[in-house]
Amino acid sequence: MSSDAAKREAARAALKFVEEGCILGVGTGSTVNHFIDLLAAEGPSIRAAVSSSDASTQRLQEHGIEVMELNSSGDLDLYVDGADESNRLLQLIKGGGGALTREKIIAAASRKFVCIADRSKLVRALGAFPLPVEVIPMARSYVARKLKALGGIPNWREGFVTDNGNQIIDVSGLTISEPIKLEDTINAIPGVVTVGLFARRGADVLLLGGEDGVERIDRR
Ligand SMILES: O=C[C@H](O)[C@H](O)[C@H](O)COP(=O)(O)O
Repeated sequence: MSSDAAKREAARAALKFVEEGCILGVGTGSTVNHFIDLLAAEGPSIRAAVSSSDASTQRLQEHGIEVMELNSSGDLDLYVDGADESNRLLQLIKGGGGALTREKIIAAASRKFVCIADRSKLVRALGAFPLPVEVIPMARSYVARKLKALGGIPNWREGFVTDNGNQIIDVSGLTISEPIKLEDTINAIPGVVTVGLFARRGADVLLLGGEDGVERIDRR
C-alpha cells in the first residue's frame, strides 16, 4: 500500500468521529486533503468547518462546505488534523506545511483532537523530522541563534511565508527527550510565534493507516 493510500484510509477512519450538524475543526496537509474530500463525498453533513489554513479553506469551499471563523464558533467538539511525527504519548511534530500556529490554536480550542497519518509517522522519539518554528520576520536571525544555542541546526525555509505573514525556521539535530519542556523553552524565545511541538496539547486519538488496516492509539 502506498503512503498516500494509507493516509486516505486513516482519513476515512476519522469520519466516524464526525457528528451530523457539528462545527468541525479541520487541519492542513495531504492527509487532511483526503479527509476533506471523503467528508464531502461520504461523511455526515456538517454545519460548518473552522479551518487552519487558506489551502484547507479553499478546498472546503470548493466542496460547498461553509467555513466559519473561530471567533464566531466558540470551542469545538472535534478537530481532525495530520502530523509529521507522533510518539506513543501522542505528542506531535507538526508544521511541515507551515500551518502550525493556526493548527495549535484550533487544537487548543477543541475538546477532542483526532490525528490522522500513515504508519511511518509513528516514531519512538520525536526529532528526526526537522522541527518547524514560526517566527516574526525581523526576529529570524536572533531566534536562529537561540535555537543553535539549544543544540539545533536552524534552517530558514527561504521563500515561504505563512498564512499569518511570518517565516519558518526548520530545526534539525535536536534531541527531544522532554517534549513539553522544549515546547515551553522555544515558545518563550522573543520573536517565536509558535513551535511545531504539540506536546502540552497533543492528540487524543491517533489513527494510523497501513498495510494491515487502520491502527487506533488512544492517549493514555
Ligand atoms: O503544517 C502542516 C501540518 O502540520 C500537517 O498536518 C503536517 O505537515 C502533516 O502533513 P501531511 O498530512 O501532508 O503529511
